[in-house]
Amino acid sequence: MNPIFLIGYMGSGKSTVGRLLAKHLRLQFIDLDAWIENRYRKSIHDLFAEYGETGFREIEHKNLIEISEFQDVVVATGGGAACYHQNMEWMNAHGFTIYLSASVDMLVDRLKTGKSKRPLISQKSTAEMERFIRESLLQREPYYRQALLLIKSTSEAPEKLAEHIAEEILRFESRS
Ligand SMILES: Nc1ncnc2c1ncn2[C@@H]1O[C@H](COP(=O)(O)OP(=O)(O)OP(=O)(O)O)[C@@H](O)[C@H]1O
Ligand SMILES: O=C(O)C1=C[C@@H](O)[C@@H](O)[C@H](O)C1
Ligand SMILES: [Mg+2]
Repeated sequence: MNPIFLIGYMGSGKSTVGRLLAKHLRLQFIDLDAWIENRYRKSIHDLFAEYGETGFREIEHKNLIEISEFQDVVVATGGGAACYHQNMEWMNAHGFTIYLSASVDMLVDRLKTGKSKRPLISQKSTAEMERFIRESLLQREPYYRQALLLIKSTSEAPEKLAEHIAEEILRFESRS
């Protein structure tokens, strides 16, 4: 089976829910950010500092393409991965894409505590972060919305959401 790619904004829950979805479907789990950190032996933060966002996007693209060769995996992509280097087209051609969407309020709430690991927001106050999320989500949504399946991240616990996604995948496949 080709990879299942989870895409969506930072904080939408791709890493958290992706791991549970893989377990539920008895597939391997790969987190693209963690994969890159292991490979380069540097944090995402340090990679941004060393190569800039442009350099990071090239690294991200190269590693996404490599991972796409794998079979029977759930891949949690980074929040921006879908939006650069025609990665969305690539993922749609090589696997099953799922957009995990979340409201701005939910994202702000979740990201308040996890800012330090995310260089695009690490230096921002909560108000600045909210404005940034609102604006960049608008720019990113046209990419995210090219996914085959849209799943809304509600206040459901991650385990329940993973089960719900697994059911939606089955439903989608029985239709096509
Ligand atoms: N369904 C959920 N219910 C409650 N909290 C959640 C849920 N999903 C994720 N979270 C919490 O939100 C935060 C961000 O989640 P996570 O790291 O999985 O997001 P992400 O989409 O992988 O972000 P990034 O694009 O930056 O990698 C974490 O603290 C996680 O525990
Ligand atoms: O939304 C983004 O652009 C990012 C999200 C994270 O997953 C990391 O890939 C990095 O912090 C950039
Ligand atoms: Mg993640």
